[in-house]
Amino acid sequence: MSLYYEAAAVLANSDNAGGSLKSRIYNKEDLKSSPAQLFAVVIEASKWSSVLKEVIERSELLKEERKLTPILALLLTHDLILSKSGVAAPANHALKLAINRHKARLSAEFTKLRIRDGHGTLQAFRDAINDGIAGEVETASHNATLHPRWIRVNTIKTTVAEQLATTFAGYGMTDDLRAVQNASARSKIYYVDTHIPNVLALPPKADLSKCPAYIDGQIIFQDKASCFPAYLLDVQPEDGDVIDGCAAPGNKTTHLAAIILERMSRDVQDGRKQRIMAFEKDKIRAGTLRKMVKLASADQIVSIRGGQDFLVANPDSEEFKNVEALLLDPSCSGSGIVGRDDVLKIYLPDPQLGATNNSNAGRSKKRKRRPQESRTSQPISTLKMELDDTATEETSTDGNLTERLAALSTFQLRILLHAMRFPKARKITYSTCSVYFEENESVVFQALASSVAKERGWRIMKRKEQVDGLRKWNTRGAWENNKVGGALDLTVEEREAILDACIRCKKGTDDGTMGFFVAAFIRDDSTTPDGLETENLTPETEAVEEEEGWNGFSDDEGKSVGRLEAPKSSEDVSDPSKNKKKRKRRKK
Ligand SMILES: C[S@@+](CC[C@H](N)C(=O)[O-])C[C@H]1O[C@@H](n2cnc3c(N)ncnc32)[C@H](O)[C@@H]1O
Repeated sequence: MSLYYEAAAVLANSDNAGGSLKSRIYNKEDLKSSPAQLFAVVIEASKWSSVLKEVIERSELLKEERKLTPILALLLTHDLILSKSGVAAPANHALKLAINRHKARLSAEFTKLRIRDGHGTLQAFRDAINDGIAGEVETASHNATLHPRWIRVNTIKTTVAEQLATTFAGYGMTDDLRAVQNASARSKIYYVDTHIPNVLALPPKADLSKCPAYIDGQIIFQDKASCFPAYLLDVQPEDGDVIDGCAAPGNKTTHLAAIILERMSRDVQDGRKQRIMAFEKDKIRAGTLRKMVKLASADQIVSIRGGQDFLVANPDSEEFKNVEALLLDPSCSGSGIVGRDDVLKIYLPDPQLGATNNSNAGRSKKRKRRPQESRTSQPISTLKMELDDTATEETSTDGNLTERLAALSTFQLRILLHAMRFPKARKITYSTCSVYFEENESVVFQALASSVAKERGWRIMKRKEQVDGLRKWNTRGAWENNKVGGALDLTVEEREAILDACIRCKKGTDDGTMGFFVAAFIRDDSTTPDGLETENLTPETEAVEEEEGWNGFSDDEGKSVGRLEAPKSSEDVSDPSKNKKKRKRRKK
């Protein structure tokens, strides 16, 4: 099979392989082409795809060559016009013959488009594409261009000073984040974050994926907002063991490890007293977690509980007796995630469109297109996939939003209440990359109203008790009426203080972060009373707490996140209220 057929098969995912583009290519066993060559062909064609889509449509290639698929047409046109060595196939290969028949027309359309878009030479066009200022079709994630490439310097392996002197030698510092947000990929500027230690911002399209410091795990691509939880947890040497309840791919786990190791004295480090136990229920994601933890050299203090459900971990077990801090970053709607550069996006030509009905036909030739201006008003057919496996989890967007949010927040609350049961626990952070109140403030209020929180003395970590950088962060929680069920029994002042303790990040603002939420819970006294009262509970909390006390349920994301897995018994669980009654009976 030729390079192009193999690349097209990977993109079309004809064998239904899961995972990122990289893992699909590198895990494929019967490839004839080299994986590196295949990867390069796809990446290069994707960069140019919105341009080539239009070239192909205007030349009517797909109307005439009916055996070519849109993906094949894209790959072949790319190499025909833009690859120095041309189409990588023998002269008499059917694909080469097919694409060569249209060389003159394709080249002419490409040149017209280059000139129309105001690029005097092919090199100028290439530079604009590589800088990400051309070839981008306007999408909902327009603000992605304002989203800097955030980097966390992994202090387990290196220091900021060392990175500035090596990886970023020749770069200039700016104290204006907006200068970085608006810089082109090739601008050598960086910004040192003022809220989170060891975090730098680089231009949005800066490509550091091939730089040795990234490959060696000295720098980690991690959004500033995603660094809030480990920093807010502020683990001290006397804080005992730490649990990361929902760990893969491991950005927060390795951040936690870096903070702990920085504070641990050398002699204690050798004795490895303080440990992080990282739970990851999904076995495949646990593999990624393992890789990330090792690459960051965090494996010296992190033990991975791969394939283990945090909800099933028994808080009273001997192995958790020293756990004093927990970081919880459970599955969420992912609604705060900004369209990332590490998601490959390929625009495919529409076989039905041609020179006469292409939406751009008739545009003034002289008009220079603004970089973010929409290339087409037609619905665009796109392929989207993760470039590698390190991106944070995004969950299914299928189904009714209200129902999804209800299921997610039930699961998130269960995770949080479970953490509150660890006998020596004194600090917990709860975070999501969601923008929804239901997954954020609502979970916090319900957790605080729960019997486990009341019995064990859990309260919110007030703003004035937070680490310096986050105390200074001004975007805080917000209230939404009629969204937390039951009486909360709080004065307006108490409610406002809790909201002020909640930390939010908004996406697409000058802050340059993704949408994010984090809050911390603390308790001063770690004594654990026996038994839990169930009075004064909101209906939601009561339902969740009942499930908590019964081991037959486990959160199962599968494809639709937040669904409750069937209990191991044969009881019908399609109606949760039925099960609630059954559980009540069992309790008696
Ligand atoms: C939002 S992601 C975590 C991202 C991670 N904290 C980071 O910063 O890289 C949530 C993860 O929790 C895992 N998960 C969900 N429910 C879990 C459970 N009950 N026990 C352990 N892991 C769980 C999911 O498989 C997913 O990998």
